[in-house]
Amino acid sequence: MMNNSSRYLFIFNPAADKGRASRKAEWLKALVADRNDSIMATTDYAGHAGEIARSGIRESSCLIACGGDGTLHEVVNAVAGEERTVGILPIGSANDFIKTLNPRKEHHKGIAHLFEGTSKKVDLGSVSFGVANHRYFVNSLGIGFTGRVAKAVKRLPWLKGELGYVYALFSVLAGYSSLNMHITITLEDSVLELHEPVFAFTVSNGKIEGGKFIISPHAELSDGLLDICILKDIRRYEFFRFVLKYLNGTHINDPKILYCKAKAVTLTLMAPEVMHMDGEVYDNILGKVGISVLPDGIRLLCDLLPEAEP
Ligand SMILES: Nc1ncnc2c1ncn2[C@@H]1O[C@H](COP(=O)(O)OP(=O)(O)OP(=O)(O)O)[C@@H](O)[C@H]1O
Repeated sequence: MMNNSSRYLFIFNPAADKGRASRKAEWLKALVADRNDSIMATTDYAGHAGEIARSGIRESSCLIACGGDGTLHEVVNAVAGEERTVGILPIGSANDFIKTLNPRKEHHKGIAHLFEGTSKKVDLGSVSFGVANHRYFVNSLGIGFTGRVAKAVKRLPWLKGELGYVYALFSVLAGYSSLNMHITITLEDSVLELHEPVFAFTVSNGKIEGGKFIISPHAELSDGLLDICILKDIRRYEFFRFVLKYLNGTHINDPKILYCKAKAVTLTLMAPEVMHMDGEVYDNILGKVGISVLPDGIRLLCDLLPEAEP
């Protein structure tokens, strides 16, 4: 007889990894069926992972997002504020968030590690926008350039991971120029105001975006702060130099970059723009966007740390 209070709900997105995740359906179904504490539900459409998570919350102590960062984004938004744990089975194309959560790059073959690891609370980005919209992000948020890149990535039918991201990045770059933004950053002990054209605006909880770009090298998941990375107005051709720097995180020392840790940031957009959160696209964003940190906003399953050396 299954114990409802310890049930694991696996939420499987077959559309992840440009549909390639669907090939793992039978594999996962068999692994879950082997356990008497777990069940699996498969999404039928975008947004369904969040609906499944919300309706399964009462019977599940742990909800496992089986997909990429978009699936995790939906599950986190459904679970935030509830005493539940979220796990990640990274079968999407980029799976950026888990690279900060479990940086040791261990490749787990099955699902056993999800029952043997530990858990920890991590911060969330809390975002208010439009008339009365509110969402959380767990990895990163971008407005303008990276928002448009995320939208272009979604449109690519088959290119995946870093390759898809780089292709989308250059296709957006071709028709892009800096955007006028009014930004107010609440630092730990002061406030910073910017009113100028900005090429790229990112707020991060995790370190990595777009597969391999270390946009926020100093990001910590549980420091109660968000990392802000702003690329100021540059000419389009100069961006190539930054692409190389983003790959190893050295861009933060460049005079064209503003990089800092903040408690909150407010941004006002003068024209409709694209925003992404965890790679999910929010289009036609206009006016004020308020971003703050929700310290320890969610509990996540993570790998056990290695034994300390004697
Ligand atoms: N059954 C479904 N049919 C179509 N789209 C779906 C379905 N279930 C979920 N989605 C959508 O699939 C999209 C992609 O999912 P996800 O981001 O998890 O994978 P990914 O893009 O491969 O991973 P990553 O963002 O890490 O690169 C999300 O926008 C999600 O809302």
